[in-house]
Amino acid sequence: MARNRYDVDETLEDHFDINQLKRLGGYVKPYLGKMFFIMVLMLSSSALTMLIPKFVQLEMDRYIPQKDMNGIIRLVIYTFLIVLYSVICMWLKIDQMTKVGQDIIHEIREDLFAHLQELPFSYYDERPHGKIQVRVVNYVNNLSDLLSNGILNTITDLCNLIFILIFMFCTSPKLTWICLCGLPVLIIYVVVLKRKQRASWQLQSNKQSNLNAYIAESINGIRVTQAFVREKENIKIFNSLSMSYRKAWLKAVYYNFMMSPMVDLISVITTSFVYVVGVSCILGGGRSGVTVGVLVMFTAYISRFWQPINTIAGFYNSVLTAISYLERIFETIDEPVEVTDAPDAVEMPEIRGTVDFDHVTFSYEDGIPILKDVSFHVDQGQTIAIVGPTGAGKTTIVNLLSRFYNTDSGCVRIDGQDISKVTLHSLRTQMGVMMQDSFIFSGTIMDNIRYGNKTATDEEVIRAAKTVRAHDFIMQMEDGYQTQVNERGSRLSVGQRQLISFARALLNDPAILILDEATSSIDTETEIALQKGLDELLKGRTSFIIAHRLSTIQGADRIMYVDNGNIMEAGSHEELLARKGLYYDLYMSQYQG
Ligand SMILES: Nc1ncnc2c1ncn2[C@@H]1O[C@H](COP(=O)(O)OP(=O)(O)OP(=O)(O)O)[C@@H](O)[C@H]1O
Repeated sequence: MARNRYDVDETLEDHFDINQLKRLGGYVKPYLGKMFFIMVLMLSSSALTMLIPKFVQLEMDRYIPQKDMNGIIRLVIYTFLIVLYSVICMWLKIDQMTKVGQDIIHEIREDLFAHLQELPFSYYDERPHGKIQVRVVNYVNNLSDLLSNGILNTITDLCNLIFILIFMFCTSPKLTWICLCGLPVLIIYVVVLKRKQRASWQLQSNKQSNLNAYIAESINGIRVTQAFVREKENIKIFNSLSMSYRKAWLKAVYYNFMMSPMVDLISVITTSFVYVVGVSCILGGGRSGVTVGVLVMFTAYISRFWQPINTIAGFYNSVLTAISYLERIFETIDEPVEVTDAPDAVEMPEIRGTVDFDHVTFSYEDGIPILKDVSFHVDQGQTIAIVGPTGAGKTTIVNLLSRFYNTDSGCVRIDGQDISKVTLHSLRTQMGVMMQDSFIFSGTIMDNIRYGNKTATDEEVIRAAKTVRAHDFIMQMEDGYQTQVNERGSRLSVGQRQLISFARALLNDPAILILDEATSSIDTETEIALQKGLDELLKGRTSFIIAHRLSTIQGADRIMYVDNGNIMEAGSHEELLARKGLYYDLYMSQYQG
């Protein structure tokens, strides 16, 4: 898939089809029993309320002319009881169906989030994170109305419609046929409107996604924005995205609202016809059996006839709206997990630490290879430094070692075992990775270090922090290891965040340690102290250290100089200096410049 930006609408890879609706049915299925119970309540309530117009007819045609007060009071009491029963049923329905709707939403969201946890780095590389967020939060929320009320109301109203039709036919077949004349007009209208509605809701969901992506990006980049005084431009971009969203929303809502007035219009026209025909029947002497009471009862039924049609039309709207969200939700859930365990994957045995890159070629984007036929061997326990210019492919090499991406060709082996043939869990739990982005989660410092090994004791966490020389600054904070830090560690300095991430990578007691620019923001004094502790720790452990500051890697067993997608030079610090090649130039530029 092509990369997406906040101002570009996402294209759907798989359009909605009926199977996806069936899939939604799969989420609804466990609640069918409860929904059936509520439906029975609603149907019984509407069947009973159907009697109320009959009571009115009886009062007008029988009890009032006969001045039968007892009969009238009896019917009023029945009416009251029926209304009370309906209110109770309605209350139960709202209470239960709101819970059902939210339960289903929770399950869809859970599946979505669980799948996101498995998706590879490449998925996140390809789109703004705000567009992922909007699917998990807003799109799923937007299904709420459909799931809580839409499905049940529609089934109930369909049954109501059948009841009403039976009552209407029993009352006056002639007037019923007049009323039904309006239906074909409505059906044609709905079919014509459908396409426009669907397109407008898809557009609206895209614009919402774009807006969300920009908000997320702006919040993440707020410091740079303020530093470069770009607030006005940002507001301009935001306004333009927000206006596009507003326009798309208004259009979608406009099409939605075109449904209900049409239903009302047809209802008014047919009701007028019914009145005209009904009154002419009464004036004609009532031979057709239409009395004043019958006409009043029938017009009460007509209003009830159009009411469920309105609900069904509303449901149809909600389905169209929901479809535009569902296709995005299922698209995410169906996104293939490209980096996953092979069907015959085995557990990675305890890693000793030899590493081989065997003719590895890799590209992030098709046709643009970043690593080209890279091969090297690392012995158990060696410390390998990877150096080279910015963008040369150093991080890419170590990313492949943890199998964050799959190679295009060639293979990576650890202890002779092709890592694409072992389970990701057994591989990654034996590696300690400190990435360039020292991400800090919201929580305590203790939690953040323990992220590397959730079973580690407090003492082990503290030991790791001491090894990387983080202990002192942590103890100076108001609550020591229990100090709360914000997401991204905004109250910590960059160097402090690096040290915490460093401790996190060590905590797992990894067989292979990967440090990507681990100490780039740490002062020289701390770095020297840290180096001593680390030398001890690295003994017997294979480690890969990426560094721009060459002072940190001079003691490495081997230094690999990476450029142009390959390893241009490799050897010890002394060997490479003696060779007077690329590494020598780099070294000289740092120490003589
Ligand atoms: N997720 C990605 N998608 C597409 N291209 C990428 C991605 N990550 C890195 N690249 C490209 O791959 C190349 C190698 O990147 P890499 O991060 O491995 O470089 P590096 O040597 O570690 O650089 P630095 O010293 O700046 O950290 C760069 O040209 C970069 O533009």
